[in-house]
Amino acid sequence: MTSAPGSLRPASVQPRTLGDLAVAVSGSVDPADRDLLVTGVVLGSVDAQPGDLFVAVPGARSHGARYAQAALDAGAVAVLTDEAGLDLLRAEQTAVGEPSHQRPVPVVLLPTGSDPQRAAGAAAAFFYDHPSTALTSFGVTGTNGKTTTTYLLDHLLTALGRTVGLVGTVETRSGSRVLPSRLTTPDAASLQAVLATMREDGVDVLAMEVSSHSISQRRVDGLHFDVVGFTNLSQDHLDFHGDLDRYFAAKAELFTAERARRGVVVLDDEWGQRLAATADIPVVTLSVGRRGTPVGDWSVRDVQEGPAGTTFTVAHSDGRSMRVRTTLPGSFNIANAALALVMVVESGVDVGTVTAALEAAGGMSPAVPGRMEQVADRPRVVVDFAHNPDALALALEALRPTTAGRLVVVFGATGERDTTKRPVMGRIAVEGADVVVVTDDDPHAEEPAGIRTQVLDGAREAAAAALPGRDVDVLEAAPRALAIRAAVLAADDEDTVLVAGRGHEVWQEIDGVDHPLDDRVEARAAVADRAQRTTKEHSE
Ligand SMILES: CC(=O)N[C@H]1[C@@H](OP(=O)(O)OP(=O)(O)OC[C@H]2O[C@@H](n3ccc(=O)[nH]c3=O)[C@H](O)[C@@H]2O)O[C@H](CO)[C@@H](O)[C@@H]1O[C@H](C)C(=O)N[C@@H](C)C(=O)N[C@H](CCC(=O)O)C(=O)O
Ligand SMILES: Nc1ncnc2c1ncn2[C@@H]1O[C@H](COP(=O)(O)OP(=O)(O)OP(=O)(O)O)[C@@H](O)[C@H]1O
Repeated sequence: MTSAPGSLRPASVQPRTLGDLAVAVSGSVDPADRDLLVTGVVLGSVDAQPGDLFVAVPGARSHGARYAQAALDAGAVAVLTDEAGLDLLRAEQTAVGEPSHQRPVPVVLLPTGSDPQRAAGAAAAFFYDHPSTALTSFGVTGTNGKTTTTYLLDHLLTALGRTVGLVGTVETRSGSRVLPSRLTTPDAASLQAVLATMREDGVDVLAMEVSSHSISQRRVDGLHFDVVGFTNLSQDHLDFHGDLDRYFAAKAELFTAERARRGVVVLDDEWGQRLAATADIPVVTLSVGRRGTPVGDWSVRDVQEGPAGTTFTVAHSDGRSMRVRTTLPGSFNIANAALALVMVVESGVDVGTVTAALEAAGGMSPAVPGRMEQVADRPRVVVDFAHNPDALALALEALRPTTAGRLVVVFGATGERDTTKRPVMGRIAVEGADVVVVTDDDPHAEEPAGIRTQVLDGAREAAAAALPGRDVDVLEAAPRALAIRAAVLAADDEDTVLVAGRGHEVWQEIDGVDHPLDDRVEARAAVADRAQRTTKEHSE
């Protein structure tokens, strides 16, 4: 998890009265407070600024009203809440012994029976005057590929001369303003502020990742996407959603008239096929050819691997087609690139214009931080974000054909998240690599050794069951920096070391404390150290 400060806000805003904000959420306000002006809307107390309206609604762990005092201390001037929140606020004021002559904090009260989760999006969209309407908006969802596809959209739309704003796991970008992200999809109030910042910066198109959590938690309320895209669905986040059906249902909600105008669905897994059959907005389908899937409206053909990358054709059944090139490795990146292309075409750009723009831009090869990012070449070290079974399998599969020596993988599993994927990832690592180094990811408050044991159980079981002649070394090493170092130092020049799971992340959270850790930095340092040792050995 990235530890990042603040969030993007527009430099100039139109203050709004509490009375008008109350109308926007169908709430009520004391007549004496109706004309109070607020200059921002915020959902997290840590982001509160002077003049803000603090939205205090219940979450999974606590009620936001518990943090109202912190928001007020930071300068918030009013609180929007439900009845439970009002009770908490009043109880707190009594507990701290507010003098009876002091007026209670101004409150916008949500109507009884309303869904408090809707409040932040509705209030912030109204406050910033519905900034999404100034943008053409692309939203990407799916278990894997969201970040990569939004970078591909960004690259393609920029090549088409558009001014692109980006929202996703790695960063939030509006014009020259860039902030590392805390979440893949920010909370509803922060998101509306980001969109208003984009409007102020002259951004005219949005490329955005939409996580399943964000759909369930209504973080994307107040936004109506022009085109949404679905990459794939596989096991992840079961700690939050419970089972795959519910995980799918959360993603499928993006493909409804409330959230989007039209959609593009990759058909390469059963979930994409199910989504295409059930979506209630116009949807076009795309097949890439993984696992013998049905042919979609659009399909990928004539894939040619070469030293300068992969060239392929994305063709429609009506005869339209685009021939493009990418240097991003792995078959999954053909799917991501094809999805970005079709989403742009479905937004109304014709294929000739797209092809010409890409020719001028030299193809579809954006740098995507921490996604199959090669940080050294002897041994080749690749840092990737694969942190679930499907992504890990595909990342290893992508590297195998170009690895002359052994394929080494260093990875761990996240604490306090989906525990069922741990042994599965251990097994997948053994199936795809020759050396498996199990280490730590973000343990959070869980005991790291216990997490490693669960991954190792799956790995050792698979190693024991491996076909004769296929010897896979399964090792345990921690902390993570040491595991990366050990793997790199033990590698031969022709080996590939895949460091998977954390990609661009620069903090490791252990028991509530963020420790600086960047896999790319650790890997480069280890490679430099290894080179020095080799030189020394040769000179002795
Ligand atoms: C499980 C989950 O998604 N939780 C998110 C959710 O928290 P919650 O419902 O538990 O809220 P809570 O902690 O009970 O707090 C209740 C209210 O008090 C407020 N509060 C809370 C604490 C505080 O100090 N001050 C404060 O104002 C919160 O803003 C919230 O409105 O709402 C919070 C406010 O928006 C989020 O910060 C929080 O993200 C947590 C930190 C998180 O780790 N989320 C991850 C799992 C997540 O959302 N991941 C997806 C990507 C998944 C993927 O595809 O890989 C993402 O979009 O990033
Ligand atoms: N289309 C795809 N199908 C399967 N795996 C993919 C795909 N695209 C990328 N991957 C793998 O998944 C990892 C994560 O990719 P990416 O960051 O683009 O996805 P994401 O959906 O944004 O992930 P997250 O939501 O966890 O941030 C990559 O590092 C790569 O290993």
